[in-house]
Amino acid sequence: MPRSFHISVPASSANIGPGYDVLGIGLALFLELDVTIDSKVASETNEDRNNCKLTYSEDSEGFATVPLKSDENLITRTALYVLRCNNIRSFPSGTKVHVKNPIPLGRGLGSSGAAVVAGVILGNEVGQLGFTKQRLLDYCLMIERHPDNITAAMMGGFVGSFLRDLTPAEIERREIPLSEVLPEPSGGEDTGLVPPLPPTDIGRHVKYNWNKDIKCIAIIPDFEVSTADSRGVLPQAYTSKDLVFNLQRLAVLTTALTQSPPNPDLIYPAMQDRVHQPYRKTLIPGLTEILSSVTPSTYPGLLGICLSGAGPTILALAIDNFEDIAQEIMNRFSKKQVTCRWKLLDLAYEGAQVSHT
Ligand SMILES: Nc1ncnc2c1ncn2[C@@H]1O[C@H](COP(=O)(O)OP(=O)(O)O)[C@@H](O)[C@H]1O
Ligand SMILES: N[C@@H](CCOP(=O)(O)O)C(=O)O
Repeated sequence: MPRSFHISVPASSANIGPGYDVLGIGLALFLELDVTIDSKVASETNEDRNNCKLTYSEDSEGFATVPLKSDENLITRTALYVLRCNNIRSFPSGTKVHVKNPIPLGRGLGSSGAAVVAGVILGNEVGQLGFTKQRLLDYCLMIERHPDNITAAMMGGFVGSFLRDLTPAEIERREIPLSEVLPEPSGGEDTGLVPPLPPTDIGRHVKYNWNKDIKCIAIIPDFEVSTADSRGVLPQAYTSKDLVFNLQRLAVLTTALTQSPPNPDLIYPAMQDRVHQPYRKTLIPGLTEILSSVTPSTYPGLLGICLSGAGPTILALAIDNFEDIAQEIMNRFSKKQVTCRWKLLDLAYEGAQVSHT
């Protein structure tokens, strides 16, 4: 009996200033997968060694560059990881996955988080494994190892998350190099090895309220910064002064963003950060001055501004004056020879969804 279903996963913006690796918001910009499984069309899908014919819509971000072999593409490679952990070696014959991706790659809007969440859900659905979202998060966290984007994409809304203390054996399992977790792209034979199963209940999260008047302005430069590179420029240790600076702001920000009316005098300073943004300026031309270029007094309606995820996108939270705020930031970037586009986005309150058709 042919089966078909649809998966949608939101983009996300992580950190929101002081909440490095902790805070995230799901954004209403959705990675979408249309999946059909029909053994009668197996001949069309068995060109791929794992029985999966993968296509992207032409208007997808990354259309020209993303790999289409199932053991090279992040979405299907992740799905294969979930399947193989559960003793299923490949997709059912006749699997077709069509992807529409409006999330810009490598810009700090959680494209890889969304791809990993979509891949884990894809594995769960094709393998009919019946995992809860909480267990699916464990699988995601074996691949993208910071919980902020993954949790926001899976659960939606405004979330805070952490990883529970793991036992030494669990730590060893979770720290296995990614190359040994995800199936290695190769032309060779499947080795039959079962990849490491994720420890249970790794991620803990809470969903905060969000004042729905607050909109997200994403100013997206036309260059990529890989999250790995952007984490690579961060120090190994911090002063207690800088940590206390962030902790104080984090504690205030999570409630300040729920209040009505939102208070810019509280939110703007509470979105300052000393843990990641100052170090990332080496990768993003003009970052420090861009972050101070708009304030609630110069642009009424603005609430706060920060780097989105690992950058280079800038996230401004506002209730008004969206176009002027975006234009000012784009002008600042253009002085550094960087062109940008911008999007006005609401939160994605529900997170990842599957619908059977
Ligand atoms: N929809 C997608 N399909 C395939 N690969 C993707 C997709 N989205 C993201 N990726 C992979 O993730 C990389 C970007 O990840 P990363 O550096 O973490 O940036 P981001 O901030 O966008 O998450 C891309 O270069 C690509 O390899
Ligand atoms: N906390 C992470 C978030 C990375 O987000 P992304 O959208 O850039 O993948 C970090 O700041 O490194």
